[in-house]
Amino acid sequence: MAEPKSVTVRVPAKVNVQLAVGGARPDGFHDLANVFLAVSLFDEVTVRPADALTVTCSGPDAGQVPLDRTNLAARAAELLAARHGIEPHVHIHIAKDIPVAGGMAGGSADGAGALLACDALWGLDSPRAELLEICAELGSDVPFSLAGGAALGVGRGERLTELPVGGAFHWVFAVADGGLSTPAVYREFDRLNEGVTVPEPVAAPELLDALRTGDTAALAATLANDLQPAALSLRPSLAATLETGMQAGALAALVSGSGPTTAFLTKDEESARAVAEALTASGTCRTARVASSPAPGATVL
Ligand SMILES: C[C@@](CO)(OP(=O)(O)O)[C@H](O)COP(=O)(O)OP(=O)(O)OC[C@H]1O[C@@H](n2ccc(N)nc2=O)[C@H](O)[C@@H]1O
Ligand SMILES: Nc1ncnc2c1ncn2[C@@H]1O[C@H](COP(=O)(O)OP(=O)(O)O)[C@@H](O)[C@H]1O
Repeated sequence: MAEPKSVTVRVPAKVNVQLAVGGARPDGFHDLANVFLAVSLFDEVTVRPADALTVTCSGPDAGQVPLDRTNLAARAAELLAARHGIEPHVHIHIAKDIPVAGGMAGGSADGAGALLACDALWGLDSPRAELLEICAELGSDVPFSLAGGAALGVGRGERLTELPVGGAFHWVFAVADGGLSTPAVYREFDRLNEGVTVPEPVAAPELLDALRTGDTAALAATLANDLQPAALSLRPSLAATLETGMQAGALAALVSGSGPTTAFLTKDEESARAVAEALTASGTCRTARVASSPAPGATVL
């Protein structure tokens, strides 16, 4: 069969409905109980044969995305090519809709997307387990970007167990001006917990039940992010954004992962639109996006 001229993969953003963080490990990482939920904000990664490895990016936040070999999509192409003894000669285009450095795993999404796209372009047909292994090498969140749906991530968040989800959940994401560095937020977590014995991170059974039964009110009551105090400490203005969304009728509000995007769980789609409008009008965020979950993982279009 002739090789395809280009392959496009669509990849979702994530929100952490529970992010339980343990103490710092000797390797600098933190053990997690990370309950990921994929949401319907997507990047699209297109790869086509080229003379060298190049990256371009389009979308409102494109200026903040590195176009050199540090881009996770470029690193994914290099890792896959090296395993198969081939040259990573592809042009990668990222159509970016996921907020950059926003705690929604946009870079991880592009890494997983480029990996799946190159695998198809080069006709490798790699086993899923091998793709997941390369994802874990790229970053702790990358395996989940490939998997999508909902999953519990343990270890640094890369060891996944798929979770059943019994219904749709409706969200608003308030995108802040500027990003927050994930390592800086973990460092702030360590600083805030100095001298404290941090308990072993475990997923809350009530939260897993709420996901399984699709019960929005129960999920709202159990959302939890151990990185939230650290994100708020580095970006105190997020408190006003959280408050604004709650006043507008959200059932619960939390910082998405390491932030500074804030996430609002709403009763239904109509309520999500009202909360988004109020957040935009308030001036406490740059923009507000409506989305639903669960969303599928990386998918070849
Ligand atoms: C916080 C989370 C929640 O899902 O994501 P974001 O909200 O930033 O998207 C993740 O833990 C981020 O995962 P990811 O962005 O893939 O992190 P990596 O590239 O593996 O690591 C970046 C840095 O974050 C810190 N890190 C990451 C994961 C982890 N379990 N413990 C850590 O301490 C380390 O300082 C590490 O050097
Ligand atoms: N494809 C990519 N898209 C966005 N950022 C990327 C990408 N590859 C590498 N990065 C780097 O990763 C950092 C974190 O970005 P991102 O993954 O969007 O946020 P977060 O880790 O908060 O979810 C960015 O500041 C950028 O320097």
